[in-house]
Amino acid sequence: MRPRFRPGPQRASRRPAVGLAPAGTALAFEHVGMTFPDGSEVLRDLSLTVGDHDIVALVGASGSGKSTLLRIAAGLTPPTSGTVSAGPGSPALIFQDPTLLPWRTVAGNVGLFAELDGVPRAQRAGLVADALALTGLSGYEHHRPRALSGGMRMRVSLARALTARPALFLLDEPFGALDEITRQRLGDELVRLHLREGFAGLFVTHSVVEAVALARRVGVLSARSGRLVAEVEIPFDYPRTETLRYDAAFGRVARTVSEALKDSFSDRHSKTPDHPSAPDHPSAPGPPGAEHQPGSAGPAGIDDLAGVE
Ligand SMILES: Nc1ncnc2c1ncn2[C@@H]1O[C@H](COP(=O)(O)OP(=O)(O)OP(=O)(O)O)[C@@H](O)[C@H]1O
Repeated sequence: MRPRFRPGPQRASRRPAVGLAPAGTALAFEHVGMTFPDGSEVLRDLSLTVGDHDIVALVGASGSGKSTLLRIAAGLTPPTSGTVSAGPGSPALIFQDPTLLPWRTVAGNVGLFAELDGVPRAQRAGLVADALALTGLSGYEHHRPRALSGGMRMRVSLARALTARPALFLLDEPFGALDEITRQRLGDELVRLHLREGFAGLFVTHSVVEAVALARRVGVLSARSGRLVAEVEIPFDYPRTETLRYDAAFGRVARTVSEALKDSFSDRHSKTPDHPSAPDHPSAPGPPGAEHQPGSAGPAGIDDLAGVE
């Protein structure tokens, strides 16, 4: 017999460490620091704002604290200094692993959060149908996750999040496990959804190209000192075309981000000796180009949903 669902920490508690952001701001970190009990300082004096209807990408070396920052934004981990505030409502959390329930159909998975929130069946059906249509999944309602490709599973994860109409998406390398073409396609679809639904997003990625293609602004985290060492404005209007990635102007901006990332490995504010891990980011072609300056219920995680039918 499967264990019954009991709300776990990811859904049970509201975000006591997250204050209410002023109008026009979806998410704001002010002087945030994070030092774990073992003494490791992962983030230091980090300030970053994501406006309503803004998509900000975060790049940084492995271990630079990107996921920790998302966890702080979600209220899952309180910062040890500074403050974090967000707009009203719960953010949607999207991970590389779509965390679907294998015994449920696509429609059953997409409707899960609405079901747990007690939304009546008829209303839920409408929400599910809308979310399936938005993510190109109409016609797949009765499929099980095992019958879907990785890209389609990720669409299911996005569709499930959309049923809650979140004002803020927190995305942790959501497309990192997908092939390049699927990854590009889903990234472009995410932007289309963002433009249509109006949500804001904080998007963690290891790909400079993906960050520049999707975001309005890219933040670069220091490899060693946990600081935000650069914010690069991305000067391309939405909607962006698929071929933008091949433009010389795109290459110039991507190169600016890549160089900031490279510099982040030698951040002179570092308190520790050389970071042991090597950069695992693609660099981009072209000369420097863009501006470059430092600068309800819990969130929708379902790690604890085994047993939901
Ligand atoms: N609970 C914890 N206690 C101590 N250290 C932790 C804890 N959680 C994370 N860390 C450390 O914090 C650092 C940052 O981790 P985090 O996962 O935020 O990095 P990241 O930038 O997302 O890395 P990656 O790109 O590899 O996913 C790592 O060195 C990690 O070992």
